[in-house]
Amino acid sequence: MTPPPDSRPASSRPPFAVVLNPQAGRGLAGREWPRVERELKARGFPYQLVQASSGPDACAALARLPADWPALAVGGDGTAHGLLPELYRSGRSLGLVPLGSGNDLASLLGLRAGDLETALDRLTRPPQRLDLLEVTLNGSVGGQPVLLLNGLGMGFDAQVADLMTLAPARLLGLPLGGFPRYLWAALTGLRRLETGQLRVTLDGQPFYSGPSCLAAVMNGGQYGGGFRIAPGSDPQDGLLNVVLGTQLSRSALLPLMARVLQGRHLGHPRVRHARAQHAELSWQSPMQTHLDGELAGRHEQLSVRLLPGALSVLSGRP
Ligand SMILES: Nc1ncnc2c1ncn2[C@@H]1O[C@H](COP(=O)(O)OP(=O)(O)OP(=O)(O)O)[C@@H](O)[C@H]1O
Repeated sequence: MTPPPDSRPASSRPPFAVVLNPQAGRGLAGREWPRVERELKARGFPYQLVQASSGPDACAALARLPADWPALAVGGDGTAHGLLPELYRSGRSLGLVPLGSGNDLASLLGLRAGDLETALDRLTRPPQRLDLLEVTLNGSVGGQPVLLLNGLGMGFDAQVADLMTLAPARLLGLPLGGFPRYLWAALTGLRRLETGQLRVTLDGQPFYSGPSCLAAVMNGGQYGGGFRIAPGSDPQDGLLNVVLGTQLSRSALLPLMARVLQGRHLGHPRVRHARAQHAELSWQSPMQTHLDGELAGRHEQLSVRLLPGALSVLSGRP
C-alpha cells in the first residue's frame, strides 16, 4: 500500500539540503535559482544551501548534515548523478528540480525540465525506492565501483556524449541546446563510427559475441535528451536492460537512430536486447564510455550489477 503524503506542515519537516549547480543547463539553473528560492519560501519548505563546486564536493558537504535531511538537486542529470555515492551511503532521499540540458533523469521520474510547480509539489510525496546500477570498470584505478541511476553507454553513445562537449553554442542563429545539441553530435559522430568485438554475459550466461558499435546498460529508458534506447524499462523492476547495436553501417545506423527516438528499434535484426540482474561487457579493444551521461574515458571491460531499491527518491512518479 502506498503511504500517504507527508501531512506535517512544511515548516516542521527536516530541511532540504539544496545542491545547486549554477552551470547546469548552460547556466539555466543559476538563472532560475532566485525563482526556485522564492517558491521554496512561499511553500514554507525549510532548506539550507550546500556550497559545492563538484559532485564529490557536494557529497562531502552533504555527509556533514543529518541523514534525515533530503538532498534537493537543482540542476541536470550530472548534478543528481554526483550525489549518488552519498545518497546510497546515508540512505537520505533525493529530490530533483530539473534544470539541466538533457534531463533524462527528469524523464525517468516523469518530470519536465523547467516545470517548477510539479517538481516542488512532488517533494511532499512519500519517498519511493528506485534501483541503482553499480558499475565496476575493470581498468579503473583502485577498481572503485560507480553508482548510476539512468545508465551507461559504450561505443557510439559515448562518442556522441564526447562530441556534445564540442558542439557550437548556436547553429544557423539558433541556440543549440538539449536535444538538438544531441542530434548534432549524433549526426557528427556517424562519420567516426567505430565497431569493436564485444562479448556480453548476462547473469553468468553467454548472451552475445561479435561485432558491435554500441552497447547500453540502462536502468532508465532514455538518454541524450530523448533517445528512447530502452523503452519499457522500469527503475523499480529489479532488472537492468542491455541494448546492443551489432554490425551496423553508417547508412543503416541513421534510420535506426530515428527508430530509437520513437523507441521502435528493439525488434530490428541488428539490435539485441535483454533484461538481467548482472551484465559483463568485454571488448577486444577499449571503447569510449559514458556513465549517466558523464564521459568516463575508454574501457575494455566492465561489470554492472543491479542494486534493487537502493535509492530513496522523493520526486518519483505519483
Ligand atoms: N554540485 C555540483 N556543483 C558544480 N558542478 C557540478 C556539481 N555536480 C556536478 N557538476 C558538474 O557540472 C556538470 C554539468 O552539470 P549537469 O550535468 O547537471 O548539467 P547539464 O550537463 O547541463 O545537464 P544534463 O546532464 O541533464 O544534460 C557535470 O557534468 C559535472 O561535471
